[in-house]
Amino acid sequence: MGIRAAVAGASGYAGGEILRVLAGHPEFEIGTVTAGSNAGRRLGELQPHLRSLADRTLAPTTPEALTGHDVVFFALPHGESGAYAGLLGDETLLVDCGADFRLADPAAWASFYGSEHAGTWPYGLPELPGQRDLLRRTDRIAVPGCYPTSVALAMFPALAAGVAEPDVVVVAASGTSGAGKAPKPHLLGSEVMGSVSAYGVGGVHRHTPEMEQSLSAVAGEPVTVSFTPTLAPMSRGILATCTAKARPGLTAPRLREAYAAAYDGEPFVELLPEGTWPATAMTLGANSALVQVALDERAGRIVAVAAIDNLTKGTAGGAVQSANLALGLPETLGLTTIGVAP
Ligand SMILES: NC(=O)C1=CN([C@@H]2O[C@H](COP(=O)(O)OP(=O)(O)OC[C@H]3O[C@@H](n4cnc5c(N)ncnc54)[C@H](OP(=O)(O)O)[C@@H]3O)[C@@H](O)[C@H]2O)C=CC1
Ligand SMILES: CC(=O)N[C@@H](CCC(=O)OP(=O)(O)O)C(=O)O
Repeated sequence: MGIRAAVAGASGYAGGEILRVLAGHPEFEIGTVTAGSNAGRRLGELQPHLRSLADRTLAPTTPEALTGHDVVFFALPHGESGAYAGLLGDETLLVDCGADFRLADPAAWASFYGSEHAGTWPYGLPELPGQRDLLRRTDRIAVPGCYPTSVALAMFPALAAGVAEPDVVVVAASGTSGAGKAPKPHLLGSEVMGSVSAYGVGGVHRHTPEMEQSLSAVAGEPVTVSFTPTLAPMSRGILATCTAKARPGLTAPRLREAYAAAYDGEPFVELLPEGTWPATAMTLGANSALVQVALDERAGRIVAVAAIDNLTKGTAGGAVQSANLALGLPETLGLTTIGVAP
């Protein structure tokens, strides 16, 4: 018998992607799948691509429905998973794809989310220094946000190596699936097609403190992030372009060496060959992050770019990668780096 996993929020985009990854994983057995307003419907109506699960019925999201599993993946809106976490025992591995347990600072939570802080769980980004060992010994995982995954992977090698000033500027483009499946007027096809638009500008996006938290931890000093998200006319993918002033004396070979050392042996992060720049299309459906870095000598700035699939490495693939570690399984089990193209 396999490792029994429940998925809460299985009718949504993140929940659907978790199910897609779990369906191809050799050790997991899919147990209860739950929804909110769509409870009672067949999964096949909401996730028509998940053929082998089409006849499952979506249960209402309750603690009773989620008990009796080895692992529960939460793919619920922010603020919802906290209520269930306390009701499920330590024998169950809880993996939260929402933001509820990502931040360590309750004041940062209150200021960006405006509700009570649920707590802090180990952060599910194994590539960050020291994080893999923490994840091997936990029964609670806070899966990083999709933008923060891309930004941490683009910038941490420079900050960890002490070659960048602790002041990072990020402009990132996301596909519309990052905004979830619930209908919103700005996500209508006619609004999104043929246009790229900025939103959440001026230091107000809720992923800002999460990016600062990861980057400050690796830098060993406070790092500020100025983050501008943009919405791109595609369904999946994030391309994060990050810059920071180079420390005096930095050379291009030294910068590349810092990135090559950080990602040597990493199964899911690839520093691309020099001259090749990441594109979201190279990552679709894969648990990959593709990274490239350059030194802009004229401006004295480091420019690092990362591409991910927001739903795979940015959510469900990252969640399963960390769950593999917590369950004592090979980290790469059930996960692919082979994308889908065109
Ligand atoms: N989309 C992405 O790229 C990423 C998403 N995440 C996070 O994953 C979580 C889910 O996001 P996403 O899948 O995009 O959102 P969706 O809107 O696509 O899905 C939300 C899911 O939660 C269910 N739900 C909504 N309200 C409730 C409720 N009150 N009680 C129980 N279930 C409820 C919905 O059910 P129903 O539709 O039946 O009402 C649906 O299954 C969020 O926390 C999000 O921030 C994290 C990283 C990236
Ligand atoms: C395009 C878009 O709207 N993206 C979402 C972020 C994606 C997401 O789901 O946020 P978490 O990773 O924190 O769960 C946003 O900007 O709020």
